[in-house]
Amino acid sequence: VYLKEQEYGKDRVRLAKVVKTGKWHEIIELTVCVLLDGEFEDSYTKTDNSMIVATDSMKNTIYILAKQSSCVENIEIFATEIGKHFITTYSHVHKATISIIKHKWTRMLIDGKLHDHSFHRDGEDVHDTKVVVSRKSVTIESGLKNLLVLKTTGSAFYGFLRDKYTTLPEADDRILSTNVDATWTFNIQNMASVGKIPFNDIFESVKQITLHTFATHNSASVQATLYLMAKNVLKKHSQIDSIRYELPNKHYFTYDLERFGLKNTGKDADIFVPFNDPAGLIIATVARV
Ligand SMILES: O=c1[nH]c(=O)c2nn[nH]c2[nH]1
Repeated sequence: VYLKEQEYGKDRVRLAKVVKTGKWHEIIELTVCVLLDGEFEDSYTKTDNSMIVATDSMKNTIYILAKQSSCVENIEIFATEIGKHFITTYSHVHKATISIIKHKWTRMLIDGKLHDHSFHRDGEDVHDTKVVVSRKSVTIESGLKNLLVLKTTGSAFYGFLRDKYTTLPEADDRILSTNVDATWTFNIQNMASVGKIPFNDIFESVKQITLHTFATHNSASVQATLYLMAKNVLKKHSQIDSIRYELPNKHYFTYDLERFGLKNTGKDADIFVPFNDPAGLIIATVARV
């Protein structure tokens, strides 16, 4: 046998940074994962630990770099800084993969004004990133994860294949709900260009395009809506090479009330049963030609 591939590091490193500009405070809360690849074979095959950067040291490094960085709120930049640190500090590290989740803190609106130091969690959707830094290149992908959406109409599903396995009735009007996981890949020309990409603005724009398309597009299927979301993102953002959506179809089926003498089908349907499982799952990546 041989060691085909390996990477190791510290996962789920939790970090919060408070940035104070006078009385106006910002809170940035992250979860960071560092994975290193390099000349570590002997630690696996020869119990030689001399080249191992302890994962505990990686954890310390993340806090030190967060203290020194002015870009912690820009997770793609901060991840690149962390990756570059490990590549340049240890000559035997050849690749660093840094993943960061930025947790959501929304500033409170108190008495019609944004509060200077209070925040609340209004949703579990997050902005995340995965940056891979090697000696000759950097790749950056960003994501919007866990954005739960629902529309009560403006969605249909009919004209699908029918055979002896099919019982699903056609629907010209249905509830559509999904939990958006989106991941997009940037075309990075070189390390210097990383600093010029407005990652946070692009994240907010991808989220808004996703919501806008979901709400306004008369959906013929999750597949069709996915494709339109992706097309709209790529049309708007030339810095993005491709975008992948994972869309579970969180079904809301009408409950059968006919047996109780109550109409609850078609135009009269207003009582539904939300299903978490099983759920449809529609996954696609749309890229530039
Ligand atoms: O939008 C949908 N796509 C599908 O592939 C599917 N299958 N069942 N319901 C569905 N809805």
